[in-house]
Amino acid sequence: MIPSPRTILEPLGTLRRVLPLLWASSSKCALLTTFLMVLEVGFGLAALYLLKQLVDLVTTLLGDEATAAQGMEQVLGYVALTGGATLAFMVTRALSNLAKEAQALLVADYIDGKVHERAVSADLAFYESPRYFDTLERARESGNQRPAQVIGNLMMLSRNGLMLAAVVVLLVSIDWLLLPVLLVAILPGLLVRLHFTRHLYDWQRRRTQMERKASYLDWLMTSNLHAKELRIYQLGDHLRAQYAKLRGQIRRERLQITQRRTRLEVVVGSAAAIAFFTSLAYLAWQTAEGHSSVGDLVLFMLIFQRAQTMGQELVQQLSKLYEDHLYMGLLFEFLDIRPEIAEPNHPAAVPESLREGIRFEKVGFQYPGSAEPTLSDIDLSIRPGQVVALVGVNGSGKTTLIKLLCRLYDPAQGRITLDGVDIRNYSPEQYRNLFSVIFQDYSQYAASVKENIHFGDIQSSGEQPSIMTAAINAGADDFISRLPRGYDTPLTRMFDEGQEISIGQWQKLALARAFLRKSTFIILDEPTSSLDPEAEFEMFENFRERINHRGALMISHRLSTVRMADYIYVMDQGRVCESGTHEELIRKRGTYCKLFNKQAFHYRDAEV
Ligand SMILES: Nc1ncnc2c1ncn2[C@@H]1O[C@H](COP(=O)(O)OP(=O)(O)OP(=O)(O)O)[C@@H](O)[C@H]1O
Repeated sequence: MIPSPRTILEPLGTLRRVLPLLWASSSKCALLTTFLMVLEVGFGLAALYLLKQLVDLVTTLLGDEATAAQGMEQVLGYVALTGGATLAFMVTRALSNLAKEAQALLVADYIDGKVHERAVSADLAFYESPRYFDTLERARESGNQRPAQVIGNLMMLSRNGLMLAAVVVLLVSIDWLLLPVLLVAILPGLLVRLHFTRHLYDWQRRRTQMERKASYLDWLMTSNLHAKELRIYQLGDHLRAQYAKLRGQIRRERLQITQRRTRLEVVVGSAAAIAFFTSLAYLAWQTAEGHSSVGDLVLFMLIFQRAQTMGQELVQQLSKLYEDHLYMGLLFEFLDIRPEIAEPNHPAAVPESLREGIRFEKVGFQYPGSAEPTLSDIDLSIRPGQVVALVGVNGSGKTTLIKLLCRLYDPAQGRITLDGVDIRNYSPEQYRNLFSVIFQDYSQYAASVKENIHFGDIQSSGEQPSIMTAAINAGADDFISRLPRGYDTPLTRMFDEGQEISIGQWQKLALARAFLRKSTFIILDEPTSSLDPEAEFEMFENFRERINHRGALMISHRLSTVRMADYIYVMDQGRVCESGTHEELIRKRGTYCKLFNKQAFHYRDAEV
């Protein structure tokens, strides 16, 4: 239960990282806050010192009428000085609080910025592990205001420490025996606080996933995304019960810790009270015996309680500092995450125009935490300007292959090359600029139509003509022009004047987004799954013109659209089981041929 010296000294280590953070967020504000806090402490101590001088003076003047009259002027002088110092203390405290708040806001925004910077650059693999969510959530929990709090606390701690030291000197001047009594009144409280701060922190770490589950349930019940199914399947009561059960467990565990802490605090507080009253009895006895003055007794009663209050504040600040140190550790843990798919030391230049294009050479891959490989021995190539199609049953690894192609993951075996050079030698950002991608689970941004398309090439100017061309190529221009504010219509009802559009219309916008970027390759993962047959037909009728004769990799389950590809790969259980042109694959009479005939049969059936 007794914290080790390391526990007590560790928080100082946090300062090494906190100070640069504060400096980086706003050096001016950091200087001003420090200056004002030093002034505050200075004036506080000065007021205390002057008060002591005043008491000493009045004590010497007591009982001597001749000097009392002369000393009055001095007394008044001290009163004025003490008053002045107290006033200055109050003013600097107010200003210091203001500066601290300004700094806290600046630091909070700065930390948010840093967390976002890490989050958007983290490897996709991080999302596969609950550890990523744990770290992110804990970093969030640690709060973006803590760095500013640490410094504020430290200053308060120094101020209270100095003031307490001054009061201790006064107490010892009455009787040195009062010092151990004061320690008994303060120290056990500190140990109890430190112990429970650590205990609570450990408990919160263990409960991160449970808290996340509860937040997820809360989100399920309140977000509009799930409102339809929740009502149709009447899941509300079931989810509410699950949520209440989780929250109940979290509440009970937390209350148990608080109860234990309260019990110990009562014991410790009682010990302090006993110490105080024992000392009071001792001093009263000493006074009655004539060994101490009544003044000592009064001073003791005034000062001891003040010392005790200061001691308690000190304890609170120390445990707060310790808590800040623990939680800041979580923030730094997240900020220390470095992507593995990072810039090589000497990146090769991505060729302006490609000769050979992309090649997969015996590529194998396994998701983090998966028992089985998702891709094995993949050999595949996409030449510039070539339209390649990937087909295969659900779960055969098509989307995974795209993720590797875009370097969202690196292969575990084999390599992927661009014009013969391993893609790991290129800067990931420059390499990814080669691709426009429309994922199966493309994003629907709560932004205007124009922004939704412009996000496809955020480096471009976002001028209306280029946005419109992309929309026309994606077959989206028609419905956009019918929207109340055309390209400026905000999509989603989250904001004023927002508009909801259909899934197929969202997919057309996602296509327009992919078409906007002047990339070398375009990758389409079931790009027309929500389009009506006519829109789909139009899309593929003059597909090569629409994509400006770029290289393309397309995944589709509709083999009628796949047949227009220059080359087709058929995947099964993470391997390429067949490849060739449509005609070659039909002649082979393998998997592709069987699938194609099945689909064609249904269409023929309908024609009859
Ligand atoms: N993030 C992931 N972590 C672990 N396993 C995954 C992950 N994503 C996909 N898988 C697994 O990898 C396999 C291939 O998935 P993938 O999404 O590549 O298939 P697909 O061929 O695109 O399927 P579909 O036709 O349904 O889109 C599946 O068995 C799936 O369970």
